[in-house]
Amino acid sequence: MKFVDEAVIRVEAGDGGSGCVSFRREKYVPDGGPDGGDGGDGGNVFLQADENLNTLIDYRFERFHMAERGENGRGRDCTGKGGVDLVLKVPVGTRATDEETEEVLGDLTTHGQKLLVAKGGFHGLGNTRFKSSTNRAPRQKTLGTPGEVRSLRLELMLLADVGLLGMPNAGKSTFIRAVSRAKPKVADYPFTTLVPNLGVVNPRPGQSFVIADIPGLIEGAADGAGLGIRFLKHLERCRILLHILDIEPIDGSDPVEAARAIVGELEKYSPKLAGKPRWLVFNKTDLMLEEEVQEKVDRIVAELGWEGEVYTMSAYAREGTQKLSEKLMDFIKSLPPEDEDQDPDADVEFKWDNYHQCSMEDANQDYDDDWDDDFDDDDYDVEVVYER
Ligand SMILES: Nc1nc2c(ncn2[C@@H]2O[C@H](COP(=O)(O)OP(=O)(O)OP(=O)(O)O)[C@@H](O)[C@H]2O)c(=O)[nH]1
Ligand SMILES: [Mg+2]
Repeated sequence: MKFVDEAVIRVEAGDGGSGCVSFRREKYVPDGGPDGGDGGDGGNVFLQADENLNTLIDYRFERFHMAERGENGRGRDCTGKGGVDLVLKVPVGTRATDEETEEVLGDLTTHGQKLLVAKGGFHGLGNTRFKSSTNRAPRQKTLGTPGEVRSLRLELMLLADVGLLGMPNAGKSTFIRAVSRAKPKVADYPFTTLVPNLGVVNPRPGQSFVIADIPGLIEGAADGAGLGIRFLKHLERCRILLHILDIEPIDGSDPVEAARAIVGELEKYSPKLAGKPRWLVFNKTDLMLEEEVQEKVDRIVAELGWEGEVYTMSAYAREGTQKLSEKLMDFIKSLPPEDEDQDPDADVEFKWDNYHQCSMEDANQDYDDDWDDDFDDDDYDVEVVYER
């Protein structure tokens, strides 16, 4: 699934500094010639692709960006200093469009690539420049020209790298809350999640991936039960699927049945999707005694005949979630880069406003990094079942 991340910013290049009118005046040189220097050029505004960034969120908060103006020229033939260029870092894959003219200024496709988006003003000339045999004391100068000003639309297409799969109530949304700043609703009834949610996970500084939480699946989903399987299409472009399994379902049901149902629906939907890398993740281990967890995991894995990777976690207590994020990061990094030319313009599903909204709310509330307070979310009537 593709998401569009978008931000509109205003960039202003620096004005050119003006030239100066000045004449040399010294003790024994009372009528020296003109010595007014030129102004400096205004600073340019560039965008530069940076592979360490993965969203445009920063540009939603800071919308105005201005490069330095050039200094005016001074006497004694001093040229004004040029304004320093402003370089705005954007994620690789960002496209810049002029908001007013709809002209595409360019795509930043490789790390380090620079794109000029607002040209600094040209410097004005000092009166020295106007000296000639007929005019030895010129009083002309020119002003610097204004720097370019633009409204820019930045757009970034991004793909979810990791897709979450599982029964309702397995803890998919709790997991995405634990590892990212996305805040999907969490509650102890099935089908809490009705639309896909995205989160950006930063397991280590400078490394990140995108995770997609989709509504839960139930047996018969392929035939329309529950919310059906239409949301599975959002997982088609993911690099890996996490099958989240409730290790101790509250209704006493056997997780083996639940796991089989999910895999069955997945296969019915698309053998290709079912063939994607998939890891089995047992959630809610906090509900069991530590020594019983491994035993139960071994039994379920054996009954399922599962041979792939297995992880355990408590998404609620955030145990095992960091390790899992790191493993996912390593896995994603080990894959060859994606084939970029697959239907580049197709499939845009929705704008990534949900994520931005959450992040902005966080920022406004002066986001408190205390993990445990995270669930006190007044926006929703959230009920967290922790103990039975
Ligand atoms: N004890 C315990 N409860 C958990 C854990 N993870 C999730 N839960 C609870 O399980 C319930 C369902 O969690 P959700 O994250 O909403 O589950 P979901 O898979 O997103 O469910 P749907 O959106 O309905 O598909 C909530 O009451 C959570 O508090 C966990 O690690 N331990
Ligand atoms: Mg959910």
